[in-house]
Amino acid sequence: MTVRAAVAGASGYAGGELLRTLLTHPEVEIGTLTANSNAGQPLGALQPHLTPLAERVLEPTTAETLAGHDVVFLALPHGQSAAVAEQLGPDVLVVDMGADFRLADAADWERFYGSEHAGTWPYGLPELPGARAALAGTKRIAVPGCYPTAVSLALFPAYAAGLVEDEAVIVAASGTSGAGKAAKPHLLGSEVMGSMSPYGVGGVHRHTPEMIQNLSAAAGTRVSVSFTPTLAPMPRGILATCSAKARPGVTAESVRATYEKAFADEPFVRLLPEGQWPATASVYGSNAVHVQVAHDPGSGRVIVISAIDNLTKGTAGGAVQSMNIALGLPEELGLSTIGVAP
Ligand SMILES: NC(=O)C1=CN([C@@H]2O[C@H](COP(=O)(O)OP(=O)(O)OC[C@H]3O[C@@H](n4cnc5c(N)ncnc54)[C@H](OP(=O)(O)O)[C@@H]3O)[C@@H](O)[C@H]2O)C=CC1
Ligand SMILES: CC(=O)N[C@@H](CCC(=O)OP(=O)(O)O)C(=O)O
Repeated sequence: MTVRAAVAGASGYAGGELLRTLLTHPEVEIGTLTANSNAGQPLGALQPHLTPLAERVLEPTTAETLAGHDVVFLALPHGQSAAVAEQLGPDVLVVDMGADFRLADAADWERFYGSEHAGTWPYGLPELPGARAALAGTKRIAVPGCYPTAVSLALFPAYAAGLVEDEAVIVAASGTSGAGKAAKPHLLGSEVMGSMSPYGVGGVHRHTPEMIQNLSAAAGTRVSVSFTPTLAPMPRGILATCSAKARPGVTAESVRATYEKAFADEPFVRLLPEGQWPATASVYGSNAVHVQVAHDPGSGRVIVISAIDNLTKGTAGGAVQSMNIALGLPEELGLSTIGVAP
């Protein structure tokens, strides 16, 4: 089975990482590549690392340029996907890497994104309970946000198994590519180099409702979330430090046993050996998720730390993993757990 895939937003970070992945996917033929202000440019002028595609010219993002494909990936800014998606036929697999279709609750969408809710599509985090069944055969996929990927994978087993209760407290560091390519004053090299800083503090980050949605589904009851993102002086990677109050009787052994069971058959999630801690460098450029757990009897909390590459498992790799499931292809096709070191 060869599928022809178009990429809208091919000049951006998420689109670039997607193309890097699709170039090694044995069942994908890369079709139209589109952009907005950069339409008309050769891809090589914007994504020089994608050498095999350097001569390809970016087209405008329209229903016409995206027609005639089996799969269309939308790597566009928030709020831009819905209008494009509704012009693509029901038989085309549309994979939205933006936020437009991630949330089930329209009020949450309106509060955090400030626009009308476009709808809800099957959620592209296959490791969550029930997700693979919802993705199989679907023609629409909402790829999660990068922080919700790292955090949901870290904490869903603890909530699903009833190891923890109440609020999750999360502090996560992200590399600067998470903010996209568009120039932003707080992301100038001189502001970011050699410094770490928080942002979106106090429950205002738009990924908070997405985390609540995922963890509440796992717990079977509403979970509240305190989420503090921080910006780290690195191009890629997320390190999420997550904790929640342990239920009585929970021990280090029961926490470890729960996570060993949860991830035993997961091709991309690795519970590290005891004593080894996740690091963003170990998952750089790979679709792997590294996780470690601890039980702190002093504070009565379960602590879970996860590391992902925000552009790979956090968006492009996750998108391809979900596409594979939707098309009935082997889930790991075209994806790697091999990082780059040093
Ligand atoms: N960066 C990350 O780590 C992650 C990103 N995502 C999501 O992926 C999507 C893209 O993000 P990212 O690649 O980082 O952003 P970038 O700013 O790097 O890229 C944005 C892309 O969208 C195009 N674009 C901008 N405005 C429009 C428009 N009005 N109509 C059509 N195309 C437009 C740009 O084209 P041009 O260059 O011509 O202006 C560019 O190709 C976002 O929704 C983001 O939330 C999800 C998870 C992680
Ligand atoms: C460092 C940084 O700025 N990160 C982005 C998250 C990027 C992402 O994955 O999220 P979306 O797909 O929802 O844009 C942020 O905090 O807004």
